[in-house]
Amino acid sequence: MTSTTPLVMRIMALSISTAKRAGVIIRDVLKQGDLGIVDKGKNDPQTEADRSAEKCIIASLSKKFPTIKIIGEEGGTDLNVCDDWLVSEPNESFLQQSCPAAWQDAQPEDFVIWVDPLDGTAEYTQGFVEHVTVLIGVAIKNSAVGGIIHQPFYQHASGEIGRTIWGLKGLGTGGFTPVAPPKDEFIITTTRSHSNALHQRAVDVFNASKVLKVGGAGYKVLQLLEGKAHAYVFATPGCKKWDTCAPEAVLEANGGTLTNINGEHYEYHADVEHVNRRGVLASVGSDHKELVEKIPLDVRQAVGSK
Ligand SMILES: Nc1ncnc2c1ncn2[C@@H]1O[C@H](COP(=O)(O)O)[C@@H](O)[C@H]1OP(=O)(O)O
Ligand SMILES: [Mg+2]
Ligand SMILES: [Mg+2]
Ligand SMILES: [Mg+2]
Repeated sequence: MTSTTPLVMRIMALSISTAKRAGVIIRDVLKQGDLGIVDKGKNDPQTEADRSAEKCIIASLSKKFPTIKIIGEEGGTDLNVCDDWLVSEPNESFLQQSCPAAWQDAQPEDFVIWVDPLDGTAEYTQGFVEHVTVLIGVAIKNSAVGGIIHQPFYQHASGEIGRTIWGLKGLGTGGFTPVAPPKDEFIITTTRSHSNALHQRAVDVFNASKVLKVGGAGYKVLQLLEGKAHAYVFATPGCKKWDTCAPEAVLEANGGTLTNINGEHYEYHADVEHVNRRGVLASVGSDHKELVEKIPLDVRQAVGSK
């Protein structure tokens, strides 16, 4: 890495290494057994793994990039972490690639990094660990541009555990092999822990051949990228900018689309409302606008209206 390496490349490369380190923390907390669960609200648990992984990520990124705005789900500002949690080595193979021209000159003040140290906390506490991801999203001037989705419990055939997927708009994706979803089916992936009647109406209109109920925004987007589903439908408020920034960037770097339920992209500047009030609709290999229009207008208008 040279001093002329564009900032976005340096942020992505350190985020890849840091997400992996956070994944080790998440596995260690589970192994040690005491999850230290705190309820932040209805269906909104936090564990020692969420807290510790966030400290590791925010301390590591802010040490290297002190002037960049970083927003984490757990609101952590304690940067006094043990050396063992401070990651300073960027992922070298990511740095071998060329920076897309569009981001080459982005300045520190153009960035916001959105950190979800553990996406799928409810599933983590219930033993569905394959749904768990670490999400680091890189926004430039209001848009989700880059993202890391790390799966700490992914089992490789070789026995190795964990994998790290990245995406940068204009460059592409890495860490996995994209697969197109089957042409003769329409499979929806959706929440298993945050459903309600309105959300169910939005899912039902698609008359899907299969509805997969899994945890986490990161995991659902990976299902789209690996051809397991055609659309991710979440017609309720509840997920936040740190849930969607990384998944949106990775999905869109691979030709998919992630918007609210009305087909509009979310904004990711530092002062934006954290809640994704109008839900999530993500798709791959479909006409996204057609999917939006399938959802009755009264349902779309009701999502997030109060
Ligand atoms: N009502 C809610 N309150 C808090 N977090 C939510 C809510 N709905 C969704 N989320 C976040 O969005 C993710 C995806 O939602 P779902 O699994 O229901 O589709 C959840 O894992 C959770 O992230 P996190 O686990 O990081 O707190
Ligand atoms: Mg949470
Ligand atoms: Mg989350
Ligand atoms: Mg989380």
